[in-house]
Amino acid sequence: MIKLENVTKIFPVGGEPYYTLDHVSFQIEKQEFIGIIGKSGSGKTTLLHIMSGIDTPSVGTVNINGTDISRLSPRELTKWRLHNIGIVFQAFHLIPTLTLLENVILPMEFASPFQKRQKKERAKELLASVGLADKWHLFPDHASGGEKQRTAIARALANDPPLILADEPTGNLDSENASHIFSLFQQLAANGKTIVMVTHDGDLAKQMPHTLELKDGHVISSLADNRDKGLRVQ
Ligand SMILES: Nc1ncnc2c1ncn2[C@@H]1O[C@H](COP(=O)(O)OP(=O)(O)OP(=O)(O)O)[C@@H](O)[C@H]1O
Repeated sequence: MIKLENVTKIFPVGGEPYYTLDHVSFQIEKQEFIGIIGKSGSGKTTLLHIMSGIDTPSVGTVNINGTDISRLSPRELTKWRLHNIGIVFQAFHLIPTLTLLENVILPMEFASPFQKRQKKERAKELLASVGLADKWHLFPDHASGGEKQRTAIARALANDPPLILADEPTGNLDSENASHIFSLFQQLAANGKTIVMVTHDGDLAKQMPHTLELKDGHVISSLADNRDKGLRVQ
């Protein structure tokens, strides 16, 4: 489903090329739950941004569900992303002037053929599915960190993408909320979504079926048993 070949990202630092990612290649099958781990600065966020098309590789290709996203124009990429990827960020990135419900409706406004009423119903169902049935009218400033992240997950699911990319989704939460959010991702994986999650949290990483560790822009190891086909590192 996801195939990265020789993905390399070079930033010029002080006039010299700096390899944030250095020939990273791996393959993730559909419906897997993969953790990306590694020390600060190892390239995790850059990798996730390249997998989501937020950033482009300097060299290499990213193929997702048969589409080489490295070849899409910015306009094509935006359209493709709406239906194919849901993204969850550490800092939630909700729009403060919209209610939780309106935040979840927003991606459907750009992509979905549904009528206004259907979009509202779907957003309410999604919020209920993450435990926020009675909170949809709140504005983000009046929601807790855990509630904001639940909303961000509901928003990521709005257009029913097969792949969810999450960058430190528990990083701003206390351990109880982190554990609830992690359970939600586990449920999504059990229900057939492919999940790729960057995490610093060693306890969470141990609960993931597969992990890929980065060091200085290279894939160096995996914690769990990657021998089956879920994750193949070349
Ligand atoms: N736009 C940029 N220009 C120059 N260097 C950059 C740029 N973006 C990232 N880097 C560098 O690339 C390296 C990897 O950054 P990245 O954010 O991917 O790491 P990370 O593993 O996600 O770190 P953290 O866990 O702290 O979030 C870092 O050394 C960073 O300074």
